[in-house]
Amino acid sequence: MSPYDSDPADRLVTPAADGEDQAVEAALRPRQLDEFIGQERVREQLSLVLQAARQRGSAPDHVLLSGPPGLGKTTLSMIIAAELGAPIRITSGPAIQHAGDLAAILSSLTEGEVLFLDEIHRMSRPAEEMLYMAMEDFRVDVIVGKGPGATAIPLELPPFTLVGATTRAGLLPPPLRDRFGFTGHMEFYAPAELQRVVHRSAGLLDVEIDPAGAAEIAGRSRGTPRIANRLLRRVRDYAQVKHDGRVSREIAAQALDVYEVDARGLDRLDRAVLDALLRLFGGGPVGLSTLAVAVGEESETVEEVAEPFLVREGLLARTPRGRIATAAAWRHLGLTPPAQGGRIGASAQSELWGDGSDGGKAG
Ligand SMILES: Nc1ncnc2c1ncn2[C@@H]1O[C@H](COP(=O)(O)OP(=O)(O)OP(=O)(O)O)[C@@H](O)[C@H]1O
Repeated sequence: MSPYDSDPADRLVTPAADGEDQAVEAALRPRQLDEFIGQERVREQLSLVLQAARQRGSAPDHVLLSGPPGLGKTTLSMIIAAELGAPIRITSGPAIQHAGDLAAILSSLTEGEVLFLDEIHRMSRPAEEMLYMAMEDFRVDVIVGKGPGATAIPLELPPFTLVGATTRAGLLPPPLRDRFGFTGHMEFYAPAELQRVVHRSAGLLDVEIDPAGAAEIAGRSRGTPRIANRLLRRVRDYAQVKHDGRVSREIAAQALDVYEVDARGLDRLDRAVLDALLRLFGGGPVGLSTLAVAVGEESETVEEVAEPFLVREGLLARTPRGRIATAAAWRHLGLTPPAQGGRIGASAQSELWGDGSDGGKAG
C-alpha cells in the first residue's frame, strides 16, 4: 500500500489554501502594514511607494508580488488597498479566460480601486494583451463583432492600481513584467518570524500559548504562515481535547507527532521518500521513477509534492545521475550513512557531505 494514501493536496503541510483555511484566514489576516510580520525589505519598499502616492494624491504604480503560496501576497494586496483607503476587487488569472471577462472587470472599476489579480501568469493570452494597454494607458479596446466587420471601440478606464501575484515571476512575459512599477519578492519566513505569526494568531483565536509552544509550531511550518496557522489549529484541538487547552512546547510537539509532521516540518510522504532513498538505495543516486515505485507513488507526486521541500531543506539533491541524499538526511532519520566511497561517487559525496551543516533551513 502507498505510504501516502490520501490526496497530496490534503496534506497538513501543503502551502495551498484548503476550505478550512479560507474560512478562518480572513480573521487572521493583518490589516495594516505595521501588523504584517517579516518581509522587511518588501514592507519598507512598499511603504515608500504607498506614502509617495498618498502625498501626490494619485494612484501608485502597479505592484507585482512574487513568491511561493501562503506567504501573504493576498494579505499584502488587501493591506495596500487599506493603506490607500481604496476598495479592492479580487480575482485570479484562471478566472479570466477571455479578454471580455477582463474588460467587464476593468470597466466596472472605480477611481483609485485596487485590482488584485492572483496567479496572473495563468491568464489567457488575449486577456494579457488587453491588460498591457489597461495598465499603461488606462484604456482598453473592446472588440465588437467578428471577422472583417469587427470594430474596436476604445473605452477609457479610471486610474486604478493593479496588484498582480505570481508564484513564478520568471513565467511572466517581459512586456507584462515591465509594466509593473514595483516588484516585491516574498521570501520564506525565518523561524523567529513564524513564531510571531503563531503568537499573533493564537491571540486572535483565544488560544493560550507560551513562547516555546509557538516556537515548536513555527519550526514545523516550512517557512510558511498559512501552514503555521493550520498547524496551530490542529494543536489547539489536541490541547483542548487531551489537556486543559494551554499550548506548551511539549503539547505542540505531541499534537504534531499525532499528525505526523516532524520537528523539521516533514510529513509522512516526505519521510517515506527519504527513507526509501536511504534504506533501499543507500543514499542514491537513484532515478526518480525507481524511487517513486519504491514509495508506491506517481513520479509527479514525488517530484512536485515531496522533493521541492526536501531539496530546499538540503536533505535531497537532484543530480544528472539521479536523486542523492545528503548527510543531513541520514542524520534527520537517525540512520548511519555507508562509508564514503560506497554507492555515491566520491566527488558528489564531498560536495554534499563536506560542510556537515543541516543545509538551507528556511529563513
Ligand atoms: N506576514 C504575515 N503576518 C501574519 N500573518 C500572515 C503573514 N503573511 C501571511 N499571513 C497569514 O497567512 C495566511 C495566508 O496568507 P495569504 O492568503 O495572504 O497568502 P498568499 O501568498 O496570498 O497565498 P496564495 O498564493 O495561496 O493565495 C493568511 O491567513 C494570513 O493571515
